[in-house]
Amino acid sequence: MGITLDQSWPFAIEDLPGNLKSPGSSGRSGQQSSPHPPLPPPSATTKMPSTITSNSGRELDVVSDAIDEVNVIRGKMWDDKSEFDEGLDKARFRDYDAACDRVKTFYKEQHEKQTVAFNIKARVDFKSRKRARMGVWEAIELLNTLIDESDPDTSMSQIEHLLQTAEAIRRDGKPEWMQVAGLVHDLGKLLLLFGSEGQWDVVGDTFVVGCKFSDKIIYPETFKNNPDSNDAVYSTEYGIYKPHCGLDNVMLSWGHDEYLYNVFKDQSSLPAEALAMIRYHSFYPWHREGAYAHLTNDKDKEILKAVQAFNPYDLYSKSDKPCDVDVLRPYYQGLIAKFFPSVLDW
Ligand SMILES: O[C@H]1[C@H](O)[C@@H](O)[C@H](O)[C@@H](O)[C@H]1O
Ligand SMILES: [Fe+2]
Ligand SMILES: [Fe+2]
Repeated sequence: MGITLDQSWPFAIEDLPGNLKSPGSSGRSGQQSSPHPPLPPPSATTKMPSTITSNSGRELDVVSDAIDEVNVIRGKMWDDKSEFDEGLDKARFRDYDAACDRVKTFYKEQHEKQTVAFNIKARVDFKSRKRARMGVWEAIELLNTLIDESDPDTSMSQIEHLLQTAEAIRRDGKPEWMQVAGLVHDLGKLLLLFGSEGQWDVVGDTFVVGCKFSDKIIYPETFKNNPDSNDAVYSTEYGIYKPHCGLDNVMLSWGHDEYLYNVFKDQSSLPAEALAMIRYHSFYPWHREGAYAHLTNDKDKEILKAVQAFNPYDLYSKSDKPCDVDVLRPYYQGLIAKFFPSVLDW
């Protein structure tokens, strides 16, 4: 791909050739003073719904009123203790010691191949071509053909997992934008159909590249054959980053989270919290294990609450009863129409 990394470390990640700034945006998003930056404006080519209806039934102007509504809900919703995961045997989930060989083999490959160089290449590649044009429901149906080799907890189809996540959020009375986040959060796995190199650059937990691989990542010993583990800069505590530079300014291993966030940030009216749930839902070393405190900032502390609120629905709904797709389809197609244009570029 001809990308070489020059001597100018440390640098802002947004200055990388692979940075995914929205067209026309300027400045470093990590420097915004508000922990909840406003929604990105819809791009000129994207037809957005002009209003959405909030959970309280109020018609909202997509860009500004929705933010207010989210602010009101935000104040309360992260404090609302969910009863959803009570009484579950949580040790049954994410048991990587007991995981089958398929999962272990997957992570060994991923941990050896997710390098800084690969991650820059993946971002350049993302920006330099179009993959598909379709609606969100169409994408959900398409995703259903795939199997995730990294997941020790589910043998069910992807559409089941998306619906179960959304339904668990709905049952708990959470707002529509969070239900939608649940419904779409794994659509980035479509990368498997869009020329990914394998499963290793699509699924699985994510982690920071460009600094020492955290020992809070599952199977940490499998990083020893990753060339970055022996790099003079990338193997250090801060690597290419400045202390508390913020997650907006670090490169997370490329996969379905980062891809989907970049698809939706300019083509949806999802609030910042929903985008964070999508972008960081696989970032277990951070949202569950507390790693990377030396890189995160105050804004990240706020979004962490949203990501943690989302996690139980993603993880523990895997044990719920199967959903009836035909019964649920009309409700979710209605929600999709509120937050997305009818056709998106993927
Ligand atoms: O195996 C799973 C699966 O790939 C999920 O979609 C991802 O979000 C998780 O982090 C991962 O552990
Ligand atoms: Fe996921
Ligand atoms: Fe998921």
